Amino acid sequence: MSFLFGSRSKHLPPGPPGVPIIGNLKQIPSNEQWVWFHNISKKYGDVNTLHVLNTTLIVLNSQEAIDALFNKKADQYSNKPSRWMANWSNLIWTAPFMPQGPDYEYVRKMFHDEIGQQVVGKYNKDYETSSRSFMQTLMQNLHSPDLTQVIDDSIGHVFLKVSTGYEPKPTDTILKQLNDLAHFAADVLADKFQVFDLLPPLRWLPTWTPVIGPMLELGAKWKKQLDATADETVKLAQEGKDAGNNSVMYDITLGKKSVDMRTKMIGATMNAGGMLATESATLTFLLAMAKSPEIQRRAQAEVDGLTEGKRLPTMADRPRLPFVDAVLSEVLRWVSIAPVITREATKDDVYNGHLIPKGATLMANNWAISRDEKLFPDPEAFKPERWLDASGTKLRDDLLDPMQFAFGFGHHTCPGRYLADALLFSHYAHILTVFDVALPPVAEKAQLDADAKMKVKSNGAACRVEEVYVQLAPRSAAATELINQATTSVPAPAPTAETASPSANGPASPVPNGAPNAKSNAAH
Ligand code: HEM
Repeated sequence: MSFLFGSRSKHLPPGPPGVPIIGNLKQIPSNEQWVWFHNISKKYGDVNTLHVLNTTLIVLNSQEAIDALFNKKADQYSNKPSRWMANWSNLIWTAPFMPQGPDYEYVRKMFHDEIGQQVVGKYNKDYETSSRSFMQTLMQNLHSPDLTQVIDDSIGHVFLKVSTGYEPKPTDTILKQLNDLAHFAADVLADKFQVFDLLPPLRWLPTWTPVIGPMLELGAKWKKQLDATADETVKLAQEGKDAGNNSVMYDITLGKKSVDMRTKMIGATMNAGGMLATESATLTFLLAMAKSPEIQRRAQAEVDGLTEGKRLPTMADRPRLPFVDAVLSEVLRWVSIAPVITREATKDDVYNGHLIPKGATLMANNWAISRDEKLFPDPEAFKPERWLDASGTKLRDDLLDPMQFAFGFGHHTCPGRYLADALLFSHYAHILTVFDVALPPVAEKAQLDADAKMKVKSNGAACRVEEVYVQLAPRSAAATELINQATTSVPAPAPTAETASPSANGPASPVPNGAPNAKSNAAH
């Protein structure tokens, strides 16, 4: 009877009809689902129901709907759909997978205390050092076929430094371990192992079973390795402390004399949570600068106005670089790094007269917010000026800030958002000071023109532009000198014979990312 009364007497939100048993399974594209979701909302309204086998999916395609449920009813919409692989591999001990409860609240508090808005400025020097190291690496790798790897290394450095106080050496394996972990966690979050949730008996198959066996082995490998990696970060925190550096990990573990599963995972979680996203935002920036030379010139002019090309930018310059800040906001809007964010309905609810049934998977279509013409007219265009007020010198405060959508919602909102914001700002300001970013020469540009539409590819749960063919050239001999002489406590890896530029000031060549031989792309 309860089905007939109360919330259950309401209808599910409208959506395209499916077929028996599999529902809408075949209609949902495997690539860029968020575009398809957005398109169906034009016909059925901003909240839609889809069925896939025995799962009910409710897709939220507007900021209003996402805000009403994920933010305003955060207590009710903070559970993630359960994923067996997260339990099996121990990822359940990291924030993106932890169930709500005291352990999760404790971990969030640690993040807030250590990298929250009020305190994240204490790492300003680390962002600057990391940017300088990144510039040196780019300078030495102008011909690198693998820009993502170069970016990963640089970002890995800063995370490890902030999380453990330890300065990684080029021979350390910890950065690779953390990078691999970031990719594995992103795959679990993107439901690449969902088959074990849909068909539980598969969990007991022997490991020699084709396709399924390697997945089981991968989970088992991480069960051991995650623990070992977390222990390693605690050890590094002690080394960092011995070298005179405080760190997040030291403060929350050894400093408090309490190393437990919740806290020792934080260093690993910082990388897993932040690495792919920050890499994505760096690649998008490079592509946007290459495609929009006038915007790049304006941003460079703003930085030059402060530094006169005689010094590198610092975090203290930020208040006087509003256009660079506008570029950062536009990067975060233009390519949604996490286009779809999922939750599970923990009880029946009603939204705008429609039933949201307990157990349904809710999908917040973040990309739909970024393409909402009411909020962002001409949404496909990269227009940093949309973030500035009429004077062009101040960020608008009447526009939905990327902090309110690009970094997620409710209790799970990205705890690394202030760190990401600071690090990306520092990277962008440095790139603008030192390099000209351009599209490659004519022959390769023809290929780009043939495929003018920007494509986004999924790197597990984090997305990024599929191909970033750009060329970097030092802006001047003085810019090269600034970078060569910059002090970075992190040694830049030595260039190899293949990657070394013939001359730091010589002609730059394209730095293709996403090329078939690119290491970090091959696996995904
Ligand atoms: C441009 C950079 C970044 C973007 C766009 C981004 C975006 C996101 C998004 C969308 C989520 C999911 C939120 C939700 O479920 O509602 C998330 C979660 C998370 N992010 Fe970030 N992130 C970035 C950088 C970072 C950095 C630098 C760190 C670490 C220092 C970090 C750590 C985390 C963690 C630990 C979570 C899981 C939080 C939880 O579920 O409670 N992220 N991020």
